[in-house]
Amino acid sequence: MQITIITVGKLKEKYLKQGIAEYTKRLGAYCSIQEIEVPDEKAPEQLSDAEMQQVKKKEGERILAKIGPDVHVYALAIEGKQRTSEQFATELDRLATYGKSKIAFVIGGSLGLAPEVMQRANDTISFSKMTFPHQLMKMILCEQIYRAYRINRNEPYHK
Ligand SMILES: C[S@@+](CC[C@H](N)C(=O)[O-])C[C@H]1O[C@@H](n2cnc3c(N)ncnc32)[C@H](O)[C@@H]1O
Repeated sequence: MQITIITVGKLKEKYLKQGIAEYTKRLGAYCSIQEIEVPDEKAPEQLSDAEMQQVKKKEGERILAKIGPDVHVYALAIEGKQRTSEQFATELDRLATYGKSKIAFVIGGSLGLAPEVMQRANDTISFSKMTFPHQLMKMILCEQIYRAYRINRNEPYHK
């Protein structure tokens, strides 16, 4: 399975870089994993609604340019669909069984994801109703993908 994680903006914090590097290294044993960072749209603190939509639209275009037509896309969104780790593991397993070998997970920037990206997404994932910084979200996502593979292989992992 070929997994791509698309984020907006550069990953800055060292502790998150280390955490993500650890999980992507572990994931290398189970799948091919690619990380794509698209540039964030520079914007002042105070933005009108129209300006915010414009920023999201530009970031969205950069995200969509990285996604091929045959990719199954998950958009990470607070208001998205919540599932257990076991349900997520089963879902990834089913996608592989039904020949969906290319999967992309998309994490938005500070303003979230553009409607165009949400429309392209085949599904959504919410990790809770709380808001996480996108870089931390990436590390949590990597851990959950890793957990899914461990669950699917019946391999021991902390409960
Ligand atoms: C700082 S958040 C953006 C917050 C923005 N106000 C919104 O409502 O989307 C950056 C990105 O991290 C991801 N994210 C943050 N918290 C999440 C959660 N609880 N579940 C799923 N994704 C989340 C989403 O992709 C979001 O676009």
